[in-house]
Order: sequence, then C-alpha cells, then structure tokens
Amino acid sequence: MKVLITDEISQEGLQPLLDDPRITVDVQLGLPVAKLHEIIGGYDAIITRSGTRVDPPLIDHAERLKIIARAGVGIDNVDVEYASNKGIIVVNAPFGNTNSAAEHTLALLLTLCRNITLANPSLKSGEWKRAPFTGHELKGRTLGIIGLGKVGGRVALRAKAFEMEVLVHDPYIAEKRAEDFGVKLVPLEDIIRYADVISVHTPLNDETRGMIGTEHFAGMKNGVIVINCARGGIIDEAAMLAALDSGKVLGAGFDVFSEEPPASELVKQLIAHPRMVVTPHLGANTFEAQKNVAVDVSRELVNYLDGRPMENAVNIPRFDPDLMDHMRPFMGLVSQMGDFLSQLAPANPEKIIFTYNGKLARYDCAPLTVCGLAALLNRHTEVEVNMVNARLVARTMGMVVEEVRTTETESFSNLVTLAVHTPEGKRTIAGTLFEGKVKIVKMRDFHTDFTPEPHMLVISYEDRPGLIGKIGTILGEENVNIGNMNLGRRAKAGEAMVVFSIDSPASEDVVARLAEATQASFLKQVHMASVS
Ligand SMILES: NC(=O)C1=CN([C@@H]2O[C@H](COP(=O)(O)OP(=O)(O)OC[C@H]3O[C@@H](n4cnc5c(N)ncnc54)[C@H](O)[C@@H]3O)[C@@H](O)[C@H]2O)C=CC1
Ligand SMILES: O=C(O)C(=O)COP(=O)(O)O
Repeated sequence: MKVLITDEISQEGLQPLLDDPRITVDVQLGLPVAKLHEIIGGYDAIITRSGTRVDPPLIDHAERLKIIARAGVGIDNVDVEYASNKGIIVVNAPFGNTNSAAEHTLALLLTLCRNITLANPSLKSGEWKRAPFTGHELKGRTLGIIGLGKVGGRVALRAKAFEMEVLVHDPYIAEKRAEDFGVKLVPLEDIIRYADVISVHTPLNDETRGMIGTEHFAGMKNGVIVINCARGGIIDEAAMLAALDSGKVLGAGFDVFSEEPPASELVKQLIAHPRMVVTPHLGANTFEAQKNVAVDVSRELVNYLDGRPMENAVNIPRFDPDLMDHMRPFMGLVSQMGDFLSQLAPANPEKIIFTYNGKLARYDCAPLTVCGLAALLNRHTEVEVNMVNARLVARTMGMVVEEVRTTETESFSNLVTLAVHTPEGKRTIAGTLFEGKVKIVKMRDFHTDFTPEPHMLVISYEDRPGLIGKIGTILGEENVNIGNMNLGRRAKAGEAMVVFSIDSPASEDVVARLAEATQASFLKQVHMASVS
C-alpha cells in the first residue's frame, strides 16, 4: 500500500505504518494542486489534515485510491459523497483531538476576558500599565454552547469548573445527554438572548454555514463574547466584523476561518480587528492530539490491509460489532456467490433478491446483502464496487435490491439464495457453509455440490451418453486438467448442468469446441478472483 501524506502528521503516531513492511509512506507537504493531481494516481491512500482539499478533481486523478484518511475530526475538506460514489473509503480520527480543541476554546475565552494578548506586548515593550487591561470574570456568567458533541461537551464541563451557567442548543442530542452534563438544553433564540459568551461547536455543513448572522448578533446582549473554535463560516464573518465594529460584541476569539490561510479582505480585516483574539487553526495542535489522531488513522490503514473492520469509516454502512461477529463467516460465501452469479447472469438486472434461510435469518443480514451486491456488480462497472458504494451503484443502475429472511429451512442450517431478475429471465444460485467451506448447493433448479475454484466451466445440455467423455477429451487435448466435476440433473436423459473446475483457464477456442460437441444450451467460463 502506497500512502501519501500531504499535511503535517505526527511522525510518532505514524509508527504503525512505518513499521509495516506492506506499506510505504511518502510525505509531501505543501504540494501545489497541479502537482498533487499529477502524483495522486500512484497512491492507495492519502492522509490529510484540514490543509488539503480532497475535491472531485483530485479524486478523479486518484485512480487507485482506496482510502482517504483525515487525521482529525472535520471532514468538510473532503467531498465524501464524491469519494463514496467511487467506492473510496473515508475515515477520520474523531476522538484524538477533542480535548485539545476544548482546552483551546477555554484558552481563547480566558485570553479575551483577561486581555492577555494586549497586556503581554505592553509589558514586553517596557510599559507597566494595569488599568487598561482590567478584565472580566467567567464565574456567574452564562455560556451558550451551540453543539453539545465531543468538544462542546468538554467545553461545558470546563466552563462549569469556572462556575459558569451553561445553556446548550443542539437539536440532535437526547435530553439525557444535556442532563448528564448538568446543562440546560434550550432553543437557539435563548442562547442568543441570554448568553454572555457564545461558543459554536457544530460541524460545518449546509445547515450550520452562517447559522449565526446579522439578525442573531442584533438579538445578543451588549458586550457578548463570541468564540469559534469549530469551523470558519459557522459564524458569518461579515456579520461578526460588523458586530465588533458596532461595539455590540466585546470581543471574539477565532481559531478557524472560512479561508485558511486567509485571502480575502474581509477575513484579513476580521483577523486584524483589535478586539479579536486569533490563532491559525491551532485547536488540535498539541503534541498529544497529533499523536492520537496519527495513531488512529494509521491503525485504520492497517485494519484495511488486514481485512478487519474499519472503526471510523464515515461512509461505510455502520453495523453493530456483535452483528458483524455473526455475519463475518458468511461474507466470503455471499461474496463468492455474487461474483459467480455475475458471470453467469445475463446483463441488465432489474431486481436482485437476497434470501436468507435458517439460523442466519435471525439476524439483520444487511451486511451480507451489501457485500454480495458489491461482488455481483463489480465486474459490470467502471468504478470498483465495494461496501461503500454498492447500494449507490445499484440505485444509479436502476436496480431494485430486496432482502428476504426466514428462519425456516429444508435441509441446511443456513442457506443464502441470490436471484437476479433480468428482462431475459431469472438466474438463481444458493450456497451454504459446510465446515467453514463455501458450497454452492443449487443453481437454477439443479441441485449441485461444489466449492468455487479459480477457473470453472458451467455447461448445460441435453444429457446423453458419452458427453462427459467428449468434454474430457477436448479439455485433455488442449492440456486443460479437470480438477473436479459436479453433475446436476432433474431426470435421466433430461437437461443436465455440469460444473467443472479446471486447473488452468480454457481458451476461447476450447470453449467453442465444447459448445459444439455438447450442443450446449448454456456454456460459460467463470473465473473466481477471490479464491485460490
Ligand atoms: N479548531 C480545531 O482545531 C478543531 C475543530 N474541531 C471542530 O469542532 C467541531 C465539533 O467537533 P466534535 O465535537 O468532535 O464534533 P461532534 O460531531 O462530536 O459534535 C458536533 C455536535 O454538533 C451538533 N449539531 C449539528 N448540527 C447542529 C445544528 N444545526 N445546531 C446545533 N447543533 C448541531 C451535533 O448534534 C453534535 O452534537 C467540528 O466542526 C470540528 O471540525 C474539532 C477538533 C479540532
Ligand atoms: O479535527 C478537526 O476538525 C480540526 O479542525 C483539526 O484540524 P487540523 O487537523 O489541525 O488541520
């Protein structure tokens, strides 16, 4: 796995990658976009912080990219939807820098309240002034937190240690969470009206962009303090500047900006404002946080290589770990069945039905459906289909995917059946696990009993004496050794279906000779990449 690192990541935290002989790591900081586009095609994974835009043009150049790893929380610099459509896994490190961001929020607030950024240069320049730097206490003031997530929660606890009253606005949390933190959940208007300090801790998205604007500032207390240690743009920057200019806001502490580094006049003016305390996105910039997030994303890349579930993938359907323990043995089965059937079924499936029988059906089988679907679609699409984009791709291709579960079963304790409906008819395949081995037990309405092998031939014909011999002769003449054979028949001398595993692939010529010799109604060679 070739990994490209485009932002500063803690070397110490990357040790799991550097120690892994399967992985090579390239650190290329400050690359111009054009250069990044030029080289990204050579990498399987990219690790970034907020400094790299992983946008559609970059993703389009990333032909072999499997994972985008964000060593931090905010993924607003990654086009997750675009990546998902391409089957690229996006992971982040949601926990490692929480504490640092919360402490930084308090650092900005205390700095503002005690005029530290003003007193510091004054004293260093030889002055001894105290009165101009008289500040405010936090004790007894009301803090309004918008977004009681990981960072917001820690800010709340720390504010309470300073004996502040804490109001919280967050429409997406349970009341219980606010209770657990000992804070009051209120509508946004109450935060605006009653808070002495307002601090935003939401992600940046279409809903939160500009969620604090001119009309909100108008409704705030005079002399309010505003903190943004989340994302630039959650607080409208033009409105912020105007509120500082008008004196409505006593001071503001910003760690994040809509442009990083700032380019426009507006952002530069905001930063330059005398009552603004600013830091260049340092919320997560502690040795502790940087080590944590680097370890977390490194571990995810190793998980991927080891075929283990990824803990912090933001675009893989999330399944309960206990459920996955039940599902994992069957993933290989559905995946092999999907790959097998995709090579037999005619094109343009309209509907795909996954039926689960037996003990397995007691559980939510969605992980198996996604896995089987990915295998079924993979050979027919330009993009690689995997658990990230299987459902998206099926939807784009106009396919209906259904899942049926029934604990009843005739002869197997667990049975999975895949049925693909096309305008030309239906193809089905059923399989089970026997002593941990994949067994295909039914194809169409023929009973079968074989384990998929790397190269196989599936032939249907009207059964008559001598045909198996003819097939053997043709394959033998072409030096293709038969490893196994499984014959399915409904009746003596009726239609038969025979499945051969062969030690090497058969040429087109051999396939044509077999078709002619057997007068086959159906003949397909199947290659199973996933078995060895
Ligand atoms: N300055 C820095 O270096 C750092 C910044 N961050 C940023 O801080 C923010 C919070 O991070 P976390 O706490 O880890 O995220 P989180 O996902 O744990 O919490 C976000 C909270 O915002 C709430 N929320 C979402 N939409 C909302 C809305 N419209 N109104 C009110 N609440 C809403 C969610 O329900 C959730 O509770 C993110 O923007 C993240 O990128 C995080 C770490 C470091
Ligand atoms: O994790 C986050 O959301 C952050 O804002 C930290 O960003 P950074 O990794 O320091 O560029």
